[in-house]
Amino acid sequence: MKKVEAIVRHFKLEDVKNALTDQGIHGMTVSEVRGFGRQKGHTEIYRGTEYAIDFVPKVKIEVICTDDNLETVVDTILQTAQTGQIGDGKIFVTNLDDSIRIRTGERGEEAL
Ligand SMILES: Nc1ncnc2c1ncn2[C@@H]1O[C@H](COP(=O)(O)OP(=O)(O)OP(=O)(O)O)[C@@H](O)[C@H]1O
Ligand SMILES: [Mg+2]
Repeated sequence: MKKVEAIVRHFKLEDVKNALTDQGIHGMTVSEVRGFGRQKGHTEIYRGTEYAIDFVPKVKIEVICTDDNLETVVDTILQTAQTGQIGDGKIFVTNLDDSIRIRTGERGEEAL
């Protein structure tokens, strides 16, 4: 299993969610995050406001998927979240050891 963490623009969240569910992904976690990339020290537009970058608000989407689904998940996020402008975000992928559905005790891919 893999953990995909995608940090994207807020206005892209709904599109990314819909595209992922269309691909059969039926679980995700979303959180509000703040951070910066390589434009540190410059400015970035967020919801019409120009921020002097220290920490710019973004949304983080976490999806745990099978190894087989990894490229689908990454491609879907990439195609949906990209505007081509600086600040589109990042996707990070890590290996995930286990997953457990608390209600049933199922483990691994059964628990996704
Ligand atoms: N190396 C990193 N480690 C952790 N979080 C990061 C890293 N780079 C970017 N982020 C997170 O991703 C968000 C979006 O980054 P951003 O899209 O600005 O990346 P970038 O590398 O500056 O690319 P771009 O040149 O397209 O802006 C940041 O606000 C931060 O939350
Ligand atoms: Mg940037």
